[in-house]
Amino acid sequence: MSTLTLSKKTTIKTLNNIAACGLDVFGEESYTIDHDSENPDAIIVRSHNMYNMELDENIKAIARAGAGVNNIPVEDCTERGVVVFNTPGANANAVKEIVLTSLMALSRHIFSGVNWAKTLEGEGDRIPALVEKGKKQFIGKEIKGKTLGVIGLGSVGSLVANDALDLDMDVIGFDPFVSVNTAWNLSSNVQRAMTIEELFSRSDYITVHIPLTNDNNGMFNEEAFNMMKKGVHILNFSRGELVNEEDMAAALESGKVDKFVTDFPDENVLKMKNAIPLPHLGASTKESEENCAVMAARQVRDFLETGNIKNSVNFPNASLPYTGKRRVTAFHDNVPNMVGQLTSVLSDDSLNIADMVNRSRGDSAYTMIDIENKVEDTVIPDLEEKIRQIEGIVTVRII
Ligand SMILES: NC(=O)c1ccc[n+]([C@@H]2O[C@H](COP(=O)([O-])OP(=O)(O)OC[C@H]3O[C@@H](n4cnc5c(N)ncnc54)[C@H](O)[C@@H]3O)[C@@H](O)[C@H]2O)c1
Ligand SMILES: O=C(O)CC[C@@H](O)C(=O)O
Repeated sequence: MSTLTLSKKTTIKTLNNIAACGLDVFGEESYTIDHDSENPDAIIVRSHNMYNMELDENIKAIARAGAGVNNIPVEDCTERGVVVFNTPGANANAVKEIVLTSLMALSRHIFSGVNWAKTLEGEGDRIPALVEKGKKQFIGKEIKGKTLGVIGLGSVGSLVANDALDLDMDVIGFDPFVSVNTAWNLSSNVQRAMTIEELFSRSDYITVHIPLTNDNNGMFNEEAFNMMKKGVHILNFSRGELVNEEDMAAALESGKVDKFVTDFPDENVLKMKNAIPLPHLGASTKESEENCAVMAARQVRDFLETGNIKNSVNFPNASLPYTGKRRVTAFHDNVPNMVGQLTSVLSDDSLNIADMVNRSRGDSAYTMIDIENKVEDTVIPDLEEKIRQIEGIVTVRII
């Protein structure tokens, strides 16, 4: 349990390279950007593994400038009342473009063709003839008319599915938790697989766009490969851990899987026959890096300055128009009478409520209360302390 107070200059720590236009969102007057800070108010991160980091008590928010939050100890953050944000959809177009690029490049043996052509250096005038003779090794397949299976129809998967239709592919999608928003954006020509087994058995190409969880770790394994067509192509731009590497190596070796494009190389992947490793390039475009950085920074700034929460992965989203009145924000257990106890503390101090919001998510809840009366800075610590004494309160901040 801790009390949160926003100091005069708020410190934002960055892990990884965060686009400058995102950091500009904070402005120099009230914020310091410090890559080395040990007690920042908030952190903006991309893929840096935060599991081994000591998280200082002062941290109020962590924003992932990207989609996947498997590098952030989200459960621990929830227990400590640290809000974790991500930036849904901000890099989806970049990933869609690299998926479609890879799909065509692997079908036309672009990667191996380029590597082979480079071996001809020094052959001089013989090169044109060698090219014409050698090119038969790289006869490809067109993707038109082939079936693409898309696992996960969220921000990335839905874009890939829709655009693959425009490339004249048959598209089959599997997502048991698809959001209403996505469903609206998805072409009705994307066929719905009722089970993942159906998608595995029908697809010539499979691309996966789901968050890594304990439940899907290693889901591309021998059992899954056995259900697939011989010569299937698999693309993984989600997370390396979704693939059982031993089983993938065997499937590539036997030809069950023809090619495997992955954005997550490691020693095992680099040894695999017919694996095409990319250096985690999915979101690496100027546009995507800027979109993610700006969105992450805006969400963090809004939270620090108004308490409003948008796109959190561990706390309920909650928003109340900010009028400049004193605002009490509290993270607390999702148990009965928390709001009653909070309002009692305020009424004991003769403070009148102007507006209020209370939202819950699982075992946690978040309450924001705007106070009608003028509240001097000097009484804030005492008021915070009284609220902190309520059982079930995790963090309190009076803005
Ligand atoms: N390579 C990169 O640079 C890069 C960039 C962006 C995202 N990613 C990865 O891709 C993932 C997806 O990104 P997104 O922006 O589309 O996320 P998203 O949250 O918008 O979509 C994920 C979708 O997966 C669905 N889903 C979850 N579990 C599923 C399961 N077991 N089977 C089928 N569907 C399931 C969800 O219902 C949701 O619709 C991210 O979590 C991240 O790990 C990688
Ligand atoms: O930051 C990146 O370059 C990768 C981001 C990506 O893995 C994500 O999950 O959004």
